[in-house]
Amino acid sequence: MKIGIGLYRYMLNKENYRFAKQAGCTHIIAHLVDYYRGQNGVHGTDEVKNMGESLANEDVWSYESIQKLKNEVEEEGLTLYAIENFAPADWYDVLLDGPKKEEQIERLKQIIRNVGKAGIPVFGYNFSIAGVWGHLRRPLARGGAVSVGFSDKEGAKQTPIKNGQIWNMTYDENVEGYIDEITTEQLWDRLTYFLNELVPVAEEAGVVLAAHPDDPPLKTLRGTPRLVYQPHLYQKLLDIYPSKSNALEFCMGTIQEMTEGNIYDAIEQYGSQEKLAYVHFRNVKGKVPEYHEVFVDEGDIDMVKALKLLKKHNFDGVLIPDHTPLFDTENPWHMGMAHAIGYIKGIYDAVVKE
Ligand SMILES: O=C(O)[C@@H](O)[C@@H](O)[C@H](O)[C@H](O)CO
Repeated sequence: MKIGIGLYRYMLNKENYRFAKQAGCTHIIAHLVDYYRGQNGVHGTDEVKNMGESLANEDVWSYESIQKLKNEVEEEGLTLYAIENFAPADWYDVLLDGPKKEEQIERLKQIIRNVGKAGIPVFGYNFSIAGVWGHLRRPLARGGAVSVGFSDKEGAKQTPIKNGQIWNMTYDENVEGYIDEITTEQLWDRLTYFLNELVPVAEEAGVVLAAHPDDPPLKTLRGTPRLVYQPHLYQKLLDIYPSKSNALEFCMGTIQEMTEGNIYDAIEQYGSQEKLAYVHFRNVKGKVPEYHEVFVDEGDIDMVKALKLLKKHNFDGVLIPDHTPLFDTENPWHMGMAHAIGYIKGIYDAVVKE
């Protein structure tokens, strides 16, 4: 079991690699999709503001660019463990079953081959139409610290998704109208196509595909169906294509937000199958449709109990905070991450090293 940190594309620099190393991380999860550019680690989105513009066919996905990133991370004594998320502009018709589906699935295959050739073992993804949406920034963590959350009462109105937008990003501003209606069955069929096409390529490339659940974990969001909005639905995804390369980006916060099951049973169920590729080790208070993220040591999850279960099942992946409340200080994101990583290291030393 390793401790790491996720860095958005605008955070991928030597300063943050050195910060991660000094905080005690050994591994990096890199986001190459250019969302949240210029913001500060806790990002709200609503009917108007999404995660930003997504560009297609960027060079950042080439083998040479990925290998260069890996070399830069390794120069600071860290390991690049995973890339998290495809660019919506590169796979929108895979999600929408549109005319460019075949062309785009071939691009995803090449990206996975590039990641494998660079020796990066994991690729995280979120098979979602609406994406991670409706994150509300509120001062609800300890001491009034600002964090993200979701609220039917206070949050954004669930407006329909416009054409040219998907996964809470914009890939084409010049189209009118709204996306076609999609049934839950249709979306599961599209995920099946995605896995049937991509898992064999991932197996050959030595890459594990790791699925993130739907956050917020609602059955539908903005008029679109969701796939993994309860813990048991992760098993349906895994059973589509049983393979070492079909695994989970196990977001503890999102699973805790779910209204069925519990995080501990979920760790038992999927940890016992050795299906946890890496873990978003983060904590929340509440459940959909009313929850908010809190500091890792003050939420509804007993993180020590969760860590003991991960140890019980010999989890050998990476724990990352993913995101965390911001401190009311200079460098609010770094302070939040330093606190989270310090806590994780503390309980790790007490639980895992004993
Ligand atoms: O659920 C959340 O809020 C996060 O875990 C996601 O934003 C995560 O960063 C993934 O990249 C979403 O695909």
